[in-house]
Amino acid sequence: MYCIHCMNNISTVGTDALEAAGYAFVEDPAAANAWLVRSANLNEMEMPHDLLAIARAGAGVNNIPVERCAQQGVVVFNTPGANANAVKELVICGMLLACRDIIGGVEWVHEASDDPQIAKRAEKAKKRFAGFELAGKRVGVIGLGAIGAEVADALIALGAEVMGYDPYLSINAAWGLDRRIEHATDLDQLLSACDFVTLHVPATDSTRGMISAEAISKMKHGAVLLNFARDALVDEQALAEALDDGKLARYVTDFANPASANMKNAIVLPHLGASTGEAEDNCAVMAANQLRDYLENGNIVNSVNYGRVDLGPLVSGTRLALFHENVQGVIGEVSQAIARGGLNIENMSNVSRGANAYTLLEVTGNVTDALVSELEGLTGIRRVRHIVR
Ligand SMILES: NC(=O)c1ccc[n+]([C@@H]2O[C@H](COP(=O)([O-])OP(=O)(O)OC[C@H]3O[C@@H](n4cnc5c(N)ncnc54)[C@H](O)[C@@H]3O)[C@@H](O)[C@H]2O)c1
Ligand SMILES: O=C(O)CC[C@@H](O)C(=O)O
Repeated sequence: MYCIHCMNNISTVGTDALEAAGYAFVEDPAAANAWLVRSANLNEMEMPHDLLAIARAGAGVNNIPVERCAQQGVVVFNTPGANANAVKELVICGMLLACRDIIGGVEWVHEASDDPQIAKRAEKAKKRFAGFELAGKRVGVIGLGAIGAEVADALIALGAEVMGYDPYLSINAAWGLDRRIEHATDLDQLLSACDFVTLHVPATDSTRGMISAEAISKMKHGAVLLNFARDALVDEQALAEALDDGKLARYVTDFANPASANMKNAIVLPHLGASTGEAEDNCAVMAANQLRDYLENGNIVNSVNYGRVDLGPLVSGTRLALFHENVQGVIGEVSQAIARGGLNIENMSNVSRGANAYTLLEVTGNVTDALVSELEGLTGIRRVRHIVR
């Protein structure tokens, strides 16, 4: 029986499914074989010895020490696309909130709510809250993954002109994009051409601070910046100055922090992008299914630190799952040790991702503790799992 610890509230459709499959939920993270997490920050946490996997019910994994986990043979999963529609809808809402002073108008009504003359006064007051339309504006979408692509499509349907920038887009993903999306070949081209710029990239070492003072200086005067990706992408000091002096008209962000919460002309939300019942259910179900497939079958689908391996369900027999360095000779040593142990390899898959490699073997014969120890002792091996049905 596998034990799971939830680091955050995870939708019960995911946790119930795990319970129905015989999984136990434990309070103590150190007693768990897998963690389910949303936004809890695990970066400073020790990974307990028995921890095999972490499933992020969501997209961003900057709250998880992904590479350290890889070194310890802990697979980190996320749930790509499972909350993309929810985020897309909030991004469009954020753009519309920036087009007119809808929030100011709502506040005005609230303040005047006791006035019997409110209807008459509203007709006079409303010019203060007027704005402009999204249709016909040019919107730059940085990052055309699950969310960026959906945002771009929705904007086209609303009559905006869309320019996209994503130098890492796969050919398949590019084929799926609307042909009306203009392709920016560099970031500066997009920044200087767009009335709105919306960020949909992960927070990584290479994207942190990508909206720097210099990037802001290249944006159109009076442009609107939207950030539903991560606050670390933006130099908030430079942004506050740009909002103060009118270089940027508005900043709409999903990341409330002491800097953003006090910015002039900022609309700041408390990380609501994925907070819909539908998205929470989708993420929880995907995370639970991926965990089960890994724990019970050794298959890895949608991991951010190990490559995809899928031998299908383990119907009978035994699998050996090996996490190792992606270096020459490891597979040879492993197969020799298995042959010496009198076992036969029936099926096998080996995939590497950067320096991290994973080999899943279906074997016949008796897997002894001595064999597992021998495999664990081979150079380059990080973890060995013996999976039985
Ligand atoms: N506000 C929320 O609640 C919420 C919800 C989901 C995701 N997010 C954030 O949004 C991010 C994107 O989510 P997603 O589901 O679209 O992820 P995704 O992996 O599907 O897409 C990310 C895209 O960014 C591109 N990219 C990476 N580096 C880039 C760069 N330097 N310049 C341009 N493009 C670059 C990638 O090629 C990829 O296509 C997540 O990493 C997360 O931080 C926030
Ligand atoms: O779990 C959440 O509410 C936020 C998730 C979001 O930031 C993500 O990266 O998927």
